Amino acid sequence: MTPSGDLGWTAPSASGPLAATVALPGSKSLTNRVLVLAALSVTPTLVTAPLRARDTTLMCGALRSLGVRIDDEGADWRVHPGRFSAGPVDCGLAGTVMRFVPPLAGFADGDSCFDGDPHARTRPMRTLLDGLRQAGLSISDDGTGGLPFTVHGNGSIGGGRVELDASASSQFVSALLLAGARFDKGLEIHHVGASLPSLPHIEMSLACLAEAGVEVDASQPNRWVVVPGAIDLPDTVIEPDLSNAAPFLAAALVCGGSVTVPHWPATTTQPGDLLRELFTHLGAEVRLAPDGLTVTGPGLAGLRPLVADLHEASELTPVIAAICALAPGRSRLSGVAHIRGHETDRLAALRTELAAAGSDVSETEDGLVIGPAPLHPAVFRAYADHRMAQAGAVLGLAVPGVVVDDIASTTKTLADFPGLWQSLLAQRETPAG
Ligand SMILES: O=C(O)C1=C[C@@H](OP(=O)(O)O)[C@@H](O)[C@H](O)C1
Ligand SMILES: C=C(OP(=O)(O)O)C(=O)O
Repeated sequence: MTPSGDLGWTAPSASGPLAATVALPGSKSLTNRVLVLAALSVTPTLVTAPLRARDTTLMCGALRSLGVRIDDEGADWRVHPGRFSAGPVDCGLAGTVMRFVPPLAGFADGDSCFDGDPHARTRPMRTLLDGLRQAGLSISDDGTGGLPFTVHGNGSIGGGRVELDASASSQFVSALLLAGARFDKGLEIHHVGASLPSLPHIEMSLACLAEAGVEVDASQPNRWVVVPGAIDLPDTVIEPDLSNAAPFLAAALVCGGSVTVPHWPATTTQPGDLLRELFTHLGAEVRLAPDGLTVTGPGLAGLRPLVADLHEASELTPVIAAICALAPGRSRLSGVAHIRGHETDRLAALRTELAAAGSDVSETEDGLVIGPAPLHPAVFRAYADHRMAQAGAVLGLAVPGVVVDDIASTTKTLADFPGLWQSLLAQRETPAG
């Protein structure tokens, strides 16, 4: 275990090329969609290899509070749907809980209060609450349009046409899609904003709905029509979390050598699959084979700068930015204005923390420009954001003495990031001769 001092967790630095394999737990986005659809289903569902971390524990807690029975079956969960009842919901800092669960509270009779971590109260919610009100759900808030709020359920939701601007988060659309078939008239969702981030996550919702037998017409851009009817999700196996693969595969780029993530799906809706393309541009060799995805990295000297629009995979930005800070040329990351509304304002946080380590970094309206500069040890603040903490760990591989102030923030989506990181770095190439 790497020492944790008063200031935080000292990130281990690279000590040679890697020859590592890291098995990653289930996808947060898939686990929480599957739990929601299982709770809405007409028959029980076995969820195999779910992610067990804070966001999915919060989702189970939220569903149990609304009367859903979820049994532990070894490492799996069996979800027994039934009548929803009203109850308090702790969203923590989980976007998927604060966005996907409110419609379910509308199917209960009674008031369900939603709240979360201090920063969760500043995350965008108003548009979704307004959309749910258009669908006939009664919700009161304290005037901020976000957490805390109370859903006044009366057992059913009318549905019909809903217009909303989802440019702040694709999760607004996913939330409506996931529950829409249980609305009396179904739903006709229109996104009326300028841009829509994280389209793969909307595709993921549509793919899960198709598995559950829900009919959705997505033939026109920015419009989804959900046909009312039964939701029946079969037993489901969760894919590994490809976005959480980012820091581990990044270690191959920075340290040299190779890192393999087994069970990488041949086809997937997870935006983490875009790492294959992004890491190739950053200078790695990437091979997808039956044994998994292997990234073979060039080491620091062979890194290349990156120019990329990350709007489809914005949750990858912190780790990608950390790699860019180590690259020898100027990188330009764009298309991610909305990540100011993620766990923290990620553009401001990355600018501040990379600059504190000496990086030549500036914030643009929708991204970051990162130039080469000599880096030095610094405390890298995570702002309670798991992906900021992961970015600090990647930076620390090349900058001995980087200390991440809140490595525990990684428990949002990984139960033991420091342990996995340590075991990754212990798997080194055997020196020749
Ligand atoms: O639906 C989901 O599971 C997610 C959608 C995306 O949200 P935004 O559209 O708010 O970026 C992504 O960043 C988040 O990590 C998970
Ligand atoms: C944006 C993220 O999470 P959330 O699901 O809380 O929005 C993330 O995991 O990067």
